[in-house]
Amino acid sequence: MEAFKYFVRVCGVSTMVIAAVMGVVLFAVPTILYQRQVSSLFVTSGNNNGSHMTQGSKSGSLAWVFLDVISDWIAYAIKEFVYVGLARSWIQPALLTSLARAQMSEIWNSSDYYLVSVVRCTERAASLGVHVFLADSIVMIANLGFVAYNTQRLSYSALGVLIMAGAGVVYFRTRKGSGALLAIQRYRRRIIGDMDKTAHDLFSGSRVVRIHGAYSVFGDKLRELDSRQQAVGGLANAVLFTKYLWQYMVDAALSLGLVGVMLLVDVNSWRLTPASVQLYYETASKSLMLLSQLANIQADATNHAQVFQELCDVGNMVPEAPWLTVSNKAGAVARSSQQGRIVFSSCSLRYKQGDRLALNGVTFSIRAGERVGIVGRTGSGKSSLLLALLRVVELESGAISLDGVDVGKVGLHELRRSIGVVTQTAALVEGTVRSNIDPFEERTDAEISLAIRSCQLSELGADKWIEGGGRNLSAGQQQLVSICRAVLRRKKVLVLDEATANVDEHTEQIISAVVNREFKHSTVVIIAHRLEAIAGCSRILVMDDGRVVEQGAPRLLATRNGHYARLLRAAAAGGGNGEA
Ligand SMILES: Nc1ncnc2c1ncn2[C@@H]1O[C@H](COP(=O)(O)OP(=O)(O)OP(=O)(O)O)[C@@H](O)[C@H]1O
Repeated sequence: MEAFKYFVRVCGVSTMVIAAVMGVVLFAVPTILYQRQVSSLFVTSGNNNGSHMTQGSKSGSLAWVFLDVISDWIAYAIKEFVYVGLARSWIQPALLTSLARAQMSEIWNSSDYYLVSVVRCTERAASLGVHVFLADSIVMIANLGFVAYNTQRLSYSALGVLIMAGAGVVYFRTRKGSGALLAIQRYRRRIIGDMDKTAHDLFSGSRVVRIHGAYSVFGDKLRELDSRQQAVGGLANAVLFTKYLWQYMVDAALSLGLVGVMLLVDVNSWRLTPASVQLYYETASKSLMLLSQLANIQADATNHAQVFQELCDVGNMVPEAPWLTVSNKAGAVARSSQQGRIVFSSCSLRYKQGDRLALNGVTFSIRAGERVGIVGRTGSGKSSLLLALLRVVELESGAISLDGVDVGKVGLHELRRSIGVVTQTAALVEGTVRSNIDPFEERTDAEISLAIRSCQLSELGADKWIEGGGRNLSAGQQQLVSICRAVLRRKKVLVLDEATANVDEHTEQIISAVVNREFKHSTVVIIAHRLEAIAGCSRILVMDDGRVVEQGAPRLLATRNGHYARLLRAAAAGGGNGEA
């Protein structure tokens, strides 16, 4: 039911009504033709026993059969087109939008492979969902009409037999152990999920796995899961096969038995003619089909309940704030050229309800054009400052302003586009250097060449092909591409979050020189572990346990016996690598 509500919400009531009307046309037409075919058998030759078909009615009947087959075929072809099209046009884009707009906490709570698998199964599941909820229900209703119409022609005794047989079918279908099958399928799906996850861990961390020779650990786990999956899969197939075999046998026996019994009980009230036999047979088989369909819709809905649940979970993810500014003033300020003044006022943030505060009443301000270093132990809340500024995670309390405008009132898209960010991982996608540094194709060739030269990437050039994740580039080259992206956007605020943590000294110097040259007039915030990375900053903020515990000019802080001095001493004792 939740899935049905979701389809209605995503596709809109009007689309669902159109789909239903199309379904009626697609499925009712073949049924009506079928009905005409049966009726044509009753065309009499004019004598009063009403039992003989004329030559004309025979050929008419054949024509109806032919039309029936053709229309069935067309209906099924269009069904695929209409419902798969519906899934492609509405459900899939809605799911992707939901994923793209979901709050980051929603994404963090789901694993990558799970989200990929949901997106992959979207079309199949969505079209299947619409089939189950619309198409099959419509076929059932059409059949119901057919049966209801034909039962008017049956005698009471034949009708009684039909009802008893129907009750038998319902009993058999609902009594048989589809619950066991469902449990087996659920278990199998869980194993397959574990296999996906293990394979994902194996390949995403393949460098580390190789270095430690840990393939056997993953290999053993995958083999064990695979053999379990095969055993359970075999069991599921056996149960399924038995179920279908049983169903077909019961259906065939019931149809034939039913016709026989109806003829027997009716032998006195009906003359046995080809037409009456045909009527009995059609009514019996259609009635049974109707009940089967009812059972199948229920079984399908149960079988696919988990997939629908996943679709609904992803489709109903809580969205982030609006992308565009609601208030005119905030919009105007966001669009105007900024100065780069940042103020955090009593900001508190937590990632999840019940978690401890990652930022706890943080207050500080950064002047326009200032260069500030943020240091602190691991987990002290440095990166959380950046996530709060970009509203990747919303504040629990407090406010952040950019050039006097509360960022909480600025559209996310406008806010994020107004700040340059370089993080520890470059997030490179498959494509050229050019498409990675200017994904929206906003810059001229000259601007791109200039930025590439400035970041000492001429060796690669704009047309160098980058593989997914930047696999074919060194860590240093990846970061240079990332800084080049920031240079092209050239914003009034630049935040470097551990941007040089993975690069050698030489690349660090290049990045530092690029920042000094290209962001001379911007506000630069450098979040770093290594104290070398913040050399040249005019002010240092020291974070500890989600609070700013110290701030001031580096020389001044070094002379105090405070947090920063302790970090300096620890760095010196640690071999001089400057780890904060
Ligand atoms: N996605 C997340 N979900 C839940 N908790 C998180 C998440 N990211 C960070 N935290 C928690 O928030 C706190 C602050 O983390 P943050 O990443 O801001 O620290 P940091 O100082 O940048 O650390 P590091 O220097 O190691 O990057 C930590 O206790 C961390 O466990």
